Amino acid sequence: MEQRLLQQIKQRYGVVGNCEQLNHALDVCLQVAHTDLSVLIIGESGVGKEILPRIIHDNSPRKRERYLAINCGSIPEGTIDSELFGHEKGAYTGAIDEGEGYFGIANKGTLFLDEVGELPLATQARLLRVLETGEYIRVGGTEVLKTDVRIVAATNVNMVKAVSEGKFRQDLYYRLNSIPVRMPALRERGNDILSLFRLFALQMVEKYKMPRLDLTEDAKRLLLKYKWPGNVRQLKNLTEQISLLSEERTITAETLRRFIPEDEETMAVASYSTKPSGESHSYEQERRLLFNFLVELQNSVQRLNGEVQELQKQITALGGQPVQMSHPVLSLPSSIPQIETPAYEMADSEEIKTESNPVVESLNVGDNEMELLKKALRRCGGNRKNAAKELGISDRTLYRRLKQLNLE
Ligand SMILES: Nc1ncnc2c1ncn2[C@@H]1O[C@H](COP(=O)(O)OP(=O)(O)OP(=O)(O)O)[C@@H](O)[C@H]1O
Repeated sequence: MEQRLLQQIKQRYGVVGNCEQLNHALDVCLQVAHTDLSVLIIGESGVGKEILPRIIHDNSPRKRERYLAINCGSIPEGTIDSELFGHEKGAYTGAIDEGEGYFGIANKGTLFLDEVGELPLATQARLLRVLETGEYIRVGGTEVLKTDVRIVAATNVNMVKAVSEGKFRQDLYYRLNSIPVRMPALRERGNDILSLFRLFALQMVEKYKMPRLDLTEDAKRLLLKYKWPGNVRQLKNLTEQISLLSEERTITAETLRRFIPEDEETMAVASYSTKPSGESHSYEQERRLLFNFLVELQNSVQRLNGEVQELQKQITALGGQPVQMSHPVLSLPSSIPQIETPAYEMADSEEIKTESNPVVESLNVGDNEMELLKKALRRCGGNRKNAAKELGISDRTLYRRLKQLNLE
């Protein structure tokens, strides 16, 4: 591909970097854009996969038609078929009208299926059919409908492994993988890391009118050698944090170390993520969640006890007889008279409360859940897949909770 054209595309879409693997990925996308072939973009979370389907669509004969980007991982399993393929009126409780579905809406255009590896097997079967024949049936319907949609899919899971484990249909994988495009991890991009740092630092200058950040040589070396588990997304977050929180404007390796996890910790995160689920770490997370739940339960019981006592007082004041509780349902279970902070909570928590002030910490399950999600995301450099593993929950649950808590 002509260098000039490649540079034009990068400028138009704000893509920074010039390493060979990135150029190759862009090159392949531009070469196949004018065809109807399915493209499968693979790459770790946060490498910048999202821009490629847009580039493909805008450079294809479909560019004046609809472009829809769907995150398959964030749609609940119960509604995904209806969202993708539409539904008939009354197909399920709450389906008061018929719905068209993305395959109908995007007819003649391009559909970007992000996190395609998260699709349930039943949906995979429907998807295969529409890819092979252009035909689909709405949920609850019988009529065979036609559509002409170009599919670009993306995934950060190892699809070969997903196929071998029976989580992803082999025939669908081959069908989607007509043109594979690999987005390189940030740690493979050499000096692009520094260019991206400059880009994000400059964006902060424009956004908040702050003086620009500069890097010392040792800081540059650290950025180049760091493993970046959260890839470009992590670098962007890190640059924004440093821009806002650091008083120094010339950033040294020492300052950087305050913001990025130590190399050892990155390795630790990587090794957690390769553990099969159900090992001691997720067990620890379960204990953590259980602990929060028990604390909340204890709080509720105490609150209810207070309310009952208040009611008893009012009944007595009105001249009535206090109600005798036949079952001590509102007394605290003796097994959890006092819930202590578990040792693992103490170990890595900056929010440890002193003994003289043990109740400053919010005991609200919602607050604690939000903190846990944030902590896991921070620890995994924004990598949602690894964060979900750390939390011992599915990706889908994490996406849904992030959405519900406005933490996206
Ligand atoms: N080469 C690049 N130049 C400028 N910004 C980039 C580049 N690559 C990624 N980004 C930015 O990094 C962030 C993460 O990118 P994106 O959401 O596309 O990652 P992803 O690979 O789709 O991640 P996930 O698999 O988690 O969805 C975005 O804010 C994006 O704009």
